[in-house]
Amino acid sequence: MSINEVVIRAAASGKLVSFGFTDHALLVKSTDPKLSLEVPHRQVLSAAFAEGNRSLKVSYLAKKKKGCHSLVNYEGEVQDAESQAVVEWVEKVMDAAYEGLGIKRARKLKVLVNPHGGRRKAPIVFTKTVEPILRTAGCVLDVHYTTHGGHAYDIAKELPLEYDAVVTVSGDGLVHEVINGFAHHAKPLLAFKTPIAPIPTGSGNGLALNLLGIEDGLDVAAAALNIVKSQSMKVDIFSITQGGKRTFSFMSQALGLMAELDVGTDHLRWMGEARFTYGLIRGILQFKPCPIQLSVKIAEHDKSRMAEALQEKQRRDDRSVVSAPLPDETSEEESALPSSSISMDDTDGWTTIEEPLLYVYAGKGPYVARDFMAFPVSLPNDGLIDVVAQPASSRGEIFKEMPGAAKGEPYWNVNLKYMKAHAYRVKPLSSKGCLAVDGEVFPFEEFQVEVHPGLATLLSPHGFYAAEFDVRRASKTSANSKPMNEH
Ligand SMILES: Nc1ncnc2c1ncn2[C@@H]1O[C@H](COP(=O)(O)OP(=O)(O)OP(=O)(O)O)[C@@H](O)[C@H]1O
Repeated sequence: MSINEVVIRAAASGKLVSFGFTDHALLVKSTDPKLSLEVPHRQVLSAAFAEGNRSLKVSYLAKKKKGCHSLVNYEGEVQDAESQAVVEWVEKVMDAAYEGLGIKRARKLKVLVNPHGGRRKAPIVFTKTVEPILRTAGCVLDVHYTTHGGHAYDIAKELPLEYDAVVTVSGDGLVHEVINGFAHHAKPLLAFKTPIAPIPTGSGNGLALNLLGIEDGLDVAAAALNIVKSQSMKVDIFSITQGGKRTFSFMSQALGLMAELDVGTDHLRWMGEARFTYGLIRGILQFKPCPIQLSVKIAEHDKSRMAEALQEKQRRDDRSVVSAPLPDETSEEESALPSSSISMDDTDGWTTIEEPLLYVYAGKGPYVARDFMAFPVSLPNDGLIDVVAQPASSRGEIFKEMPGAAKGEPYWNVNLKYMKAHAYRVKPLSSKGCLAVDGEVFPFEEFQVEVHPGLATLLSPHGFYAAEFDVRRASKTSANSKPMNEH
């Protein structure tokens, strides 16, 4: 006879706890201490019954008052139910928690922990919080602690194509290494089908914020749940060609003020993300123009239209999610990396911006840090890169924009040029300057960036970026950039 509810006497407290089941949640109730909780199936990690001693163990993630998730385990002897009925109940719960959500149980994961990232807490965060969640969910872990810069690149380059995901316990720098390792893999296209999922223990953690949103973006337990329960999302990545050398970038390229506030504050890693605010204020006070010529192959520069496209995409819930956990074998031809499709001397459809600029910031994914939504209308796989160019107007104007930066409000500043582009190129006009790619220092030399649509794969709970951008402001303001001083 099938049952809908199982009652146990919890071994830890000696109290009775009941577990009910609905289409969308597990119901957890006890009278002492008083508890009544609906746990969505997505948050249920495991249910297991040992027939020998009639012990039932149920584990899930609960959101605490402080806002973070934490692992909850209940274990105890089943009261008044036939063992066979409990076995069936457990299978019903597990089915709803995994197959019912389109998720494979017991994912096989390659985990890369960077002891050097951010405030150097990655090893403790991994062993104390993340590993127990992954193991409770039955994941099979293959864990490496990176010992030097470039270690994650080497591991990704040689990665056997048998993992359901690569987990980076670090900041965005390790993701950059994994992406470039995949690009140099013997079968790069297949390697790129392995999803990457971050556990935010770096300084900026832009990728985790984009996938999980502002509320959960820095919650390492929520990031662990993303690894257990999310589906794949295809994302565009970029290649940056500089002096004949090609590097891949997944998040951003920064020049001028935006580069200096990042790589120029590397020695202040101990400050956590506050180092970016310090770098920004210092940069605004110095107000050094960025000595470059910027040329862009523009796809769109109307801010209202870009905001509408974002709204439309999210309203349709047009998921870029594909349920493709493991790469399959494809032909040799398909395994080659896309070659550069735009030559360095192509001039067709390019616009050159002549105004003096304070910074250029280009990339994908709304957040670059918790307090800076740099690319609010970015979409994961529109095949375009968002390019922002800030004219060297006045210190006051930039300071005025600071409070709204976490919500992407500088987007609406008429002086700020915001373009969606197929490609762009930069020519330095001086030997002194600063270029940062995904937060790493690059030579300040001529380069070109192009987009590779949907090449990489991430794990995402939503299938689109989780940032909330107030697109309604489009109707209240004169939304477009000022006419470009261009040729
Ligand atoms: N054991 C190690 N010792 C020194 N450096 C390491 C080690 N392992 C990895 N690295 C390097 O640490 C750098 C910083 O890592 P990462 O960028 O992920 O963290 P972060 O910079 O603190 O965070 P964010 O990029 O979000 O600001 C990477 O460039 C990586 O190459």
